[in-house]
Amino acid sequence: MKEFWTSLASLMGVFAFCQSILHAVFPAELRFATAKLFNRLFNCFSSYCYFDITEIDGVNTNELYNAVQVYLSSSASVAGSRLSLTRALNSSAFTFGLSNNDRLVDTFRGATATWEHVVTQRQAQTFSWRPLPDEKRGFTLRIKKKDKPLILPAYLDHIMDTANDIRRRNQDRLLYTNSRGGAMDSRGHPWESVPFKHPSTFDTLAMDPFKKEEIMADLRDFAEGNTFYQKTGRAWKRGYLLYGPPGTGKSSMIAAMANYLGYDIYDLELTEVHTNSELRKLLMKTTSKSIIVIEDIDCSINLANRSSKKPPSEPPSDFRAGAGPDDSTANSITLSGLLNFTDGLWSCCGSERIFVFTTNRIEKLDPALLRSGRMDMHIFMSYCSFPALKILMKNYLGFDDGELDGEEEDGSLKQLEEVIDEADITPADVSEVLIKNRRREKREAMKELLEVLKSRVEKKKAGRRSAAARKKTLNEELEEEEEEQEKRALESPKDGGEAMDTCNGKGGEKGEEN
Ligand SMILES: Nc1ncnc2c1ncn2[C@@H]1O[C@H](COP(=O)(O)OP(=O)(O)OP(=O)(O)O)[C@@H](O)[C@H]1O
Ligand SMILES: [Mg+2]
Repeated sequence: MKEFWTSLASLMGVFAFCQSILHAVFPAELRFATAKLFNRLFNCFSSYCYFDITEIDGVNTNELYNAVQVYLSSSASVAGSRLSLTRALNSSAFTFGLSNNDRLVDTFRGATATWEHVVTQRQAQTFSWRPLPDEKRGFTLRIKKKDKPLILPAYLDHIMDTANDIRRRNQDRLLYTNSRGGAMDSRGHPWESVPFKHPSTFDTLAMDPFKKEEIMADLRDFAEGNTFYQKTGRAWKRGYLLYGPPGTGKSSMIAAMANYLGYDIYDLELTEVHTNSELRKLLMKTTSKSIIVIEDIDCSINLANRSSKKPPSEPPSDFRAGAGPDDSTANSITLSGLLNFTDGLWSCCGSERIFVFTTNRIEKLDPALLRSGRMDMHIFMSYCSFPALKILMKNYLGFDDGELDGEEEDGSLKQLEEVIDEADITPADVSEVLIKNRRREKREAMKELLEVLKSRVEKKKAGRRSAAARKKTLNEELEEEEEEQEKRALESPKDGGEAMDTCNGKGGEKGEEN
């Protein structure tokens, strides 16, 4: 045994000596070229081919890398022996992953695919317009050369589809924000994400059931409309404008849409974006199957800037894609930038995307923003109607359908129906009353709500009365003043006439004539 170790040590010594000779005799370029040549020869004679799927592809994040990670996480949990295990903050699911430089074997249509997770340290920070991460990550796929035409690109499609399914099944929607403005992190993401856990659904959303059904059907049509959009040559996107007073459920509707379709939400804070090109970059970094939201659009951007710059006869230059005068200043985001964002060629850089804008004051928006194709559906979120009220009572007080549709002894439901429209109360305000009274007996809570509604109606009536009274007093005062003026004019007709003439500029002429 001792002899074995001695000979091994001397062998290694010889090897090290040869290596140092090689280094001394051959320059680095030659060594590199030789290694490349060997590599080529090896590839020629090898029966395998290799695909590198890097995390960052040039400047963009490689969507396939993320998909492979999710895809392998499902099989890794079963087959892997050494796995990385992660759980994102507030996430409900654990994610298994291949540890650094570990391998996993997968099969597809009878062919074997070997995946390796390759993580290497970045040597030195090469010149880049943004800092790159310290590690280079990627997957290497190894398949037999003969299997290549058999499984590619179907295998990759299968990976993308499975990854999307897994994401949807995990029910982990993501809510992205651009709190850093348009600046990117080291992995090239301008968006920060948190798991999206909003419990609002179309079941809990209080609004007219017919309108709700119409919106749901529209969303379904959209999500299943891949072939339709392809056939008609339209970009696969749709715009919804939600408008109405504060507290009528616009944000809740967006959450319900995301939960219904299983889409992620990109909550775009427009005030954090400084230029149109930043806006475009943000758009490029959104993924398919997502809802891009701009809340309170009227407050986010000066929407009047477009038409006010040019005389009406001249077409406003902001109409031209990305070539408005404000674009050239490059320091502000303009309406044209926003229109391009939703409707320009860049808006089609992904597919299956929904744009949702919300506003409290639709009349302040530029008509160009509202036209079909940009905002295909305008949804008015109104004050609480009776059908909406019934949904809220089910949500908060635990009523079921039968209880609210059948006969009732005390008639409070009927009374609620009579006053609700006149009360002009938002679902948010109704919710508040119901939350406060949710521990009481259902009928008691209803009565309390009825009292609140009645007192609002009374207040409104009183307000109307006092406004009418104020108007009356104002009219009376005006009339009195007019009478007073007439009286004064009658008392001194000559003075008044001269004064009038002077005002009209005729007094001087008269004087000259005389
Ligand atoms: N239509 C609705 N259905 C169910 N709940 C609602 C509805 N409208 C409001 N609410 C309740 O009121 C709260 C505020 O609603 P939400 O934020 O959706 O209103 P909004 O219209 O977006 O208001 P704002 O214009 O101020 O942003 C929600 O948390 C929700 O509980
Ligand atoms: Mg809102």
